[in-house]
Amino acid sequence: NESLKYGSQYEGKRQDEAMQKFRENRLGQFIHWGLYAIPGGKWDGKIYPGAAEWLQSWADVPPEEWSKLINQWNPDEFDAQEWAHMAKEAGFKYMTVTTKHHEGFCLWPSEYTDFDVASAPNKTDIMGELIDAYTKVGIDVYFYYSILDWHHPDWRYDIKSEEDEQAFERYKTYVDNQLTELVERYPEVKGFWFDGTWDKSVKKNGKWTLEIQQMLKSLKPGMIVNSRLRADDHGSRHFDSNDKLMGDYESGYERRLPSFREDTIVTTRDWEAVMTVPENQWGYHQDWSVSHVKSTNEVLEWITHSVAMGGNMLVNIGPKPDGTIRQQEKTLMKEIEQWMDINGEAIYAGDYLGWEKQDWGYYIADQKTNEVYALVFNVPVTQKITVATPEGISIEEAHPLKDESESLKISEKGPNEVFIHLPQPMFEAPYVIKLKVSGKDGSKGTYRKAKT
Ligand SMILES: C[C@@H]1N[C@@H](c2nc3ccccc3[nH]2)[C@H](O)[C@@H]1O
Repeated sequence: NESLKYGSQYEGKRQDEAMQKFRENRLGQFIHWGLYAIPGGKWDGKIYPGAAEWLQSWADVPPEEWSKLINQWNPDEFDAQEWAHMAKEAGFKYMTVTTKHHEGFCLWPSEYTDFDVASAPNKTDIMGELIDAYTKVGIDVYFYYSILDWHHPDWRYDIKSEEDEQAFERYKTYVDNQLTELVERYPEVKGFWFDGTWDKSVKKNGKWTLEIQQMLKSLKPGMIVNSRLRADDHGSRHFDSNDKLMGDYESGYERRLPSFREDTIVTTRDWEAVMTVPENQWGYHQDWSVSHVKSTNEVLEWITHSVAMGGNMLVNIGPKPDGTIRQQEKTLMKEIEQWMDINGEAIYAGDYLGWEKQDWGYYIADQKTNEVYALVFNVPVTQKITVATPEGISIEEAHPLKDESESLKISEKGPNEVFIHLPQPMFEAPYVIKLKVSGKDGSKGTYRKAKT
């Protein structure tokens, strides 16, 4: 281990109350809103299938043209209480919202820029309305902030000249001022989700990323900061050059999950995955037919998988330019609510159990009550799930959360192994599907001899 000045500041999981609350929340709502919602993935009559909040990049729109969208910012249907109520009903315990995405538009009246809501036709302080409404219903609020800024003249992708150096120094001051302003204006904020930190300019400023972390924690003790902010002395990100996690939790799982086979290391730290409902749309896209859209059961499995590996999950919505929520997202939140009303106790304060992973699904252990839950996603054709317990541990009873007065039959399978019998048959026999496969080597899908 080499001594680093701007690497990890401490090891292990933070045990203070604020972090414990983050860990118990488990299920959060991600909100991506900004000028990009106005074109909604379409520019000059052309639909771009890429992420809608990146449209400026896909359609190669010059910043001064993109900035004109500010004149159309008019979310006259925006109702923070309605959003907060929907989120509360759905069972989200925390919420993370974009204060400023890569486009640079600020959803609060900032004294450091005119590219903000205060300079738009509709001057509503979106951050103020949201943090008040969500805090009032008991949902913790976190701020997403993009360091990458396509609008600000002093942003640099890399520092290659004295001019770059001076510009980026001005940019760093702009960011420091905005972050201070956000905490001072909205003191209930619980933490920051930094993004847009992959460029060389940030990697060359590891010291600054630590200073941001320290500044936020001095402004508000207990503040929570994600690993994506951080670069160390040598530009190593998330994990420093000694492979130690920086920030308060790992935030590298974007639209992907750690594997139970290879990544159980994540269970030794706090981490959070973030996911989109379409394959890759964070901001509002008017045409969701451009990709697969996850069903509610797929979203529930993402949530379960994260909690079963000791992590949190942020499920994203991309509100419409008028301030309303699209029907697919309202339906999704309603269906999450219906499932969480019955099964939320397995998710909240849930954690990694460590028993042998089974194909039928996931185990979750409650951090506080030590209750154990089996969450079945892949119903076995045998109608029985196998539960293999560690030496000295046995399963006494099995009650479905749907109706805890019901008892499921348990039968011996072998040493430290039982069957739990599932209530209703799904298949009468193994269900075989014939696949027609074509390969790039022109094979007609016939099974090629294994190479030994
Ligand atoms: C949480 C997500 N992070 C942003 C993002 N920008 C990327 C650039 C390259 C590869 C992945 C990216 N994700 C997305 O726009 C969204 O805000």
